[in-house]
Amino acid sequence: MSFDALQEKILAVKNPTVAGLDPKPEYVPEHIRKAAYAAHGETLAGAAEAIWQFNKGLIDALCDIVPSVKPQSAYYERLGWRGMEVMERTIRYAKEKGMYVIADIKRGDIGSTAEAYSDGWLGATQVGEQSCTVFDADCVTLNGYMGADSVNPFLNTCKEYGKSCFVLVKTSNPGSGELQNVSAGENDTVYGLMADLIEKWGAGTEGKYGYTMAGAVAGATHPEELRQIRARMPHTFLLVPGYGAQGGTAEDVQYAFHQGGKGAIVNSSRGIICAWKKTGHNGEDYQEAARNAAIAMRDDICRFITIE
Ligand SMILES: O=C(O)c1cc(=O)[nH]c(=O)n1[C@@H]1O[C@H](COP(=O)(O)O)[C@@H](O)[C@H]1O
Repeated sequence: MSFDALQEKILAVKNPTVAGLDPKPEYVPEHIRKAAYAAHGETLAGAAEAIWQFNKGLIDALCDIVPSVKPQSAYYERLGWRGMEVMERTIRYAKEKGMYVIADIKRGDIGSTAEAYSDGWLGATQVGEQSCTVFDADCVTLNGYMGADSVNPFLNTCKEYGKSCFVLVKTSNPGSGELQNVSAGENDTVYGLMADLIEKWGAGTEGKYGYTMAGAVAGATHPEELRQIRARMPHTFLLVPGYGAQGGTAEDVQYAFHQGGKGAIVNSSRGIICAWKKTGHNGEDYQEAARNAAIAMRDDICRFITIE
């Protein structure tokens, strides 16, 4: 079960964090961009090459201390097929380096379409007699607000291929409360009902550490809700974005964890991949800067929890 593998990677490096690979061109140091543009021109192919080199360098710098990466699909989609090819290559490379890969795709659609998404991102696409794996991520992010039939095709693929997913419950953005915090049921909220649904959808798929294949997303920027979600979802692994660049702190994210620092992983994207912007070396040191930022984040969070 894939969350077992994630939990084990976290325990092995004693680091419950995931580095988000969200590479805007301006996040890529100049020397990498220059080399890519010299080879491919200032074209989408040049931008894709720059991002690939950047990602590869980041993965090399982080793979022995950070258990997971989370490439966000939007940053690759904006470069068309060349970007998607880099996303595919990035996933493969990170897995080869022993990292757990969460493809941040936030998909949600009717069942037949969800099935197609899950084939491409987690399972395999049937081509004639051949079953072809495509992106082959370990895990995806989903928007489950369309209901069970939009998530079940992914869970079926997760069961078949030993994968997992994270479904949005309470997102980190400032506008998340407009809908998610609306009162619903008896003294409840929309996000509370979603939390219960995810526990129900995943029931029966618990792995070695007690977590189902259906994880949940709960933002670091809403610590009170995060605390409630942790209590309400005892069998659910949590992805906690919003640390760092969005203002979430180590004190806030501590509520996401069970005893022994289990059951949650905290994401930082810009805080790690843009760390070089603060060192004054024009990005020549981006690998070292990313590694130092990842270590600082780990140590910061581990002031509040013990991983064992
Ligand atoms: O699913 C996510 O990863 C996600 C959910 C959410 O509620 N908030 C959120 O910020 N994210 C993602 O987490 C990352 C946060 O990036 P930074 O703010 O740069 O650390 C981005 O890739 C977002 O798309």
